[in-house]
Formats: sequence, C-alpha cells, structure tokens
Amino acid sequence: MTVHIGVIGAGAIGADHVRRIGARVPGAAVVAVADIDPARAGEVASGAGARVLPSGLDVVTDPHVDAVLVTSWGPTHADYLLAAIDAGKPVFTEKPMVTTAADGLRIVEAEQSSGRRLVRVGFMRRHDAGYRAMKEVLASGEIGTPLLMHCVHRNATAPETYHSEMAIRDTAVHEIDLIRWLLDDEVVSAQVISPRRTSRRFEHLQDPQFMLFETASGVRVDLEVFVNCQYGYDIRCEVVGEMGTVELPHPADVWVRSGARLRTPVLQDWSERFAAAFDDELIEWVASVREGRASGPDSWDGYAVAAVTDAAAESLGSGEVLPVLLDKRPAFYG
Ligand SMILES: NC(=O)c1ccc[n+]([C@@H]2O[C@H](COP(=O)([O-])OP(=O)(O)OC[C@H]3O[C@@H](n4cnc5c(N)ncnc54)[C@H](O)[C@@H]3O)[C@@H](O)[C@H]2O)c1
Ligand SMILES: O[C@H]1[C@H](O)[C@@H](O)[C@H](O)[C@@H](O)[C@H]1O
Repeated sequence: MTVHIGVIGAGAIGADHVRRIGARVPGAAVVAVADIDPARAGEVASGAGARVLPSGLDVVTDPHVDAVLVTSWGPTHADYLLAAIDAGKPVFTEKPMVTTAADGLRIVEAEQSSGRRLVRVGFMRRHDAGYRAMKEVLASGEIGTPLLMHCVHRNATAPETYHSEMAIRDTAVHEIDLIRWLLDDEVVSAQVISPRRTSRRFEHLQDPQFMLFETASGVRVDLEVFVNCQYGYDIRCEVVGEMGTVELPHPADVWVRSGARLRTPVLQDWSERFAAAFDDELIEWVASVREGRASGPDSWDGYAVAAVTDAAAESLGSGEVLPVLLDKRPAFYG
C-alpha cells in the first residue's frame, strides 16, 4: 500500500521533504500541497505531480490524503495538528511541535481523547549516526554517570524574520530534545544569558545567546546558540561522565594535510549536515503509518520541550534561572 501524503508548507524544508519522499522514501507519494503562498505550493506540487489545495485544513480533510506532513512556520503547527487528530490521520510535524507549552498540552489532551498516538515530531537528530553512537556509549556505562553536557549550535546566518525568542523556540529545541533523549532525564530549570551581540546581525536580534539547563538528576548543560556566525553550520556536543567523555564526531569528510596546512570543509546548513537523518526519520514514519503504529518522538516530547522553551524564553532578557513547569507524564505515552 502506498501512503498518500498531504504537505502543508512548501518552503525550504517542505520542498526538501517532498523531494526526499519522491526519491528516497519507499511506499509513499505526495498527493497534495498547500501553502499560504500559492505560487510556492504550485512549484513544489508540480515537481511531485501533486495537487495544490487552497489551505492547510483542506489538506487535512482531503479524502485522498492518508497522512499529513506539516512544514509551515512553527506558530502555525498547533492548529494543523489538532485538525489532523480530529480527522484521525497520522501527522508528522517539523520541529518545534508547538511554540508554547499551553498549545502542547492541547495536543496531548486531544490525542489522548482520540485514543490513538497520531503525532510524530521531526527531532531528526535522534536519527543521526553520531548522536546514536553517543547514546550507545552512554547506555553502555563506559563513561560512568553523566555530570555535564556542552553543546554548540551555530548557523552561518539567519533571515531578518528570525527574532531573539526563535534562538530558543526554533533553534535550541534540537538540543533540548537531545538532553532529554541522550540522558533520559527531564530539564527542570533554564537560564538564558545575553553576551555582547555580534555586529553582523539585525538590530532586533540578541545573537549569540548562552543557555544553561539543569536536569532532574543534577546534570548541568551549557548551550551556545549563535545564528550569524558567518562561517557555516557547526553543531557540537560532548557529555562528560565520571569516568570519561563522549563527543559528537565531526561530520564525515576528509581531513587534508598538505603544504603545512590542515583543511576540512565546514558544512553550510542543516540540509547537508542532517540529510541522512531526515531520510531515515521519514522512512521510519512512513513504515509506521503503513503498519498503523506510532513511532519516534511523540507529542509528549514536543510538549516537554515546549515547557523548557517557555521557561528559557521568560529568562531571555532578565537572565534569571527559572523552573520548568511540566505536567506528569500520562501512561498513554509509555
Ligand atoms: N529539522 C530541521 O532541522 C529543520 C530545518 C528547517 C526548518 N525546520 C522547521 O520547519 C518549519 C518550516 O521552516 P522553513 O525553513 O521551511 O521555513 P520557510 O519560511 O522556508 O517555509 C515555511 C513555509 O510555510 C508557509 N506557511 C506559513 N504559514 C502557513 C500556514 N498557516 N499554512 C500553510 N503554509 C504556511 C510559508 O509561506 C512558507 O512557504 C519550521 O517549523 C522550522 O523550524 C526544521
Ligand atoms: O529551523 C532551523 C533548523 O531547525 C536548523 O536545524 C537550525 O539550525 C536553525 O537554527 C533553525 O532555524
């Protein structure tokens, strides 16, 4: 059976995922696309042989759509997820699942009332070979109990529409998910420190930002988010344990030593750095839809991350250490 997918949002990652589904995801076809910019929708739909529908809600309710892929801007995700749950259709949403914990709770409550886990969140780094290898080392106990985690998240540049809170709600969400997943722990407090700003930014943007998190078991995490670092897409992570450390490998490429120099390329964006992880997460999602089961990061994960980003966003400016307000995890989410 082919899973017929309807896509909402035909921007950078929407177009990327549509191409990916056509080229590398077995048993799936994009049949409908909508975007508030109909020209974008038309362009992406024509490449896939799909229909353009007038709105995202039309995609959700279209009888030819078996499953929905949400790749519109973060603050628009919640309404589409609620509509998909209402229609009883599996839905994959790009991160962030939601931009407030209140919206996250609406989604987990609606899903529980529907009786089925329908939402999967695109925390694709859980599919990256390097992060997976880190998780195996941590699980093996080789480096002992984790004590500290150091993370760096740099983008070459960010567009003018990117504002200070997005460093937390759009960018740091990847690391917040990884703290929870790698350490199997919850984040209990957040603090955002605002250092000297780069002059190569837009006036409205606090960039870089330095974030500190604490987990329930007492692990301390530092995260630098710098979205106008100019030189490339640079993602780093190291966990320090009682007996050793484990570090995210450099993305595989040659290191050339010649003429008294060492050189290796710096990747330029997420689409190159995590291409294999994106392939893998969509292949897994489509297989799970076909088999009628839930898979991958769920709406509880999306909500738990939003609870952390709420606290961090409130700390932005004041630099206060703020508690993360998280509900009790229902048995429904295992
Ligand atoms: N996993 C990752 O590493 C990754 C990478 C890039 C983007 N993303 C996420 O994907 C989402 C989209 O990001 P992008 O970079 O493609 O942005 P983008 O601006 O390139 O594209 C977003 C598209 O959504 C459309 N849109 C906005 N509101 C809409 C609505 N209500 N209904 C239908 N269409 C709407 C816009 O017109 C635009 O074409 C964001 O949530 C972003 O955080 C994730
Ligand atoms: O939406 C993108 C995407 O999630 C990238 O992986 C991240 O590096 C960017 O900062 C963010 O804006």
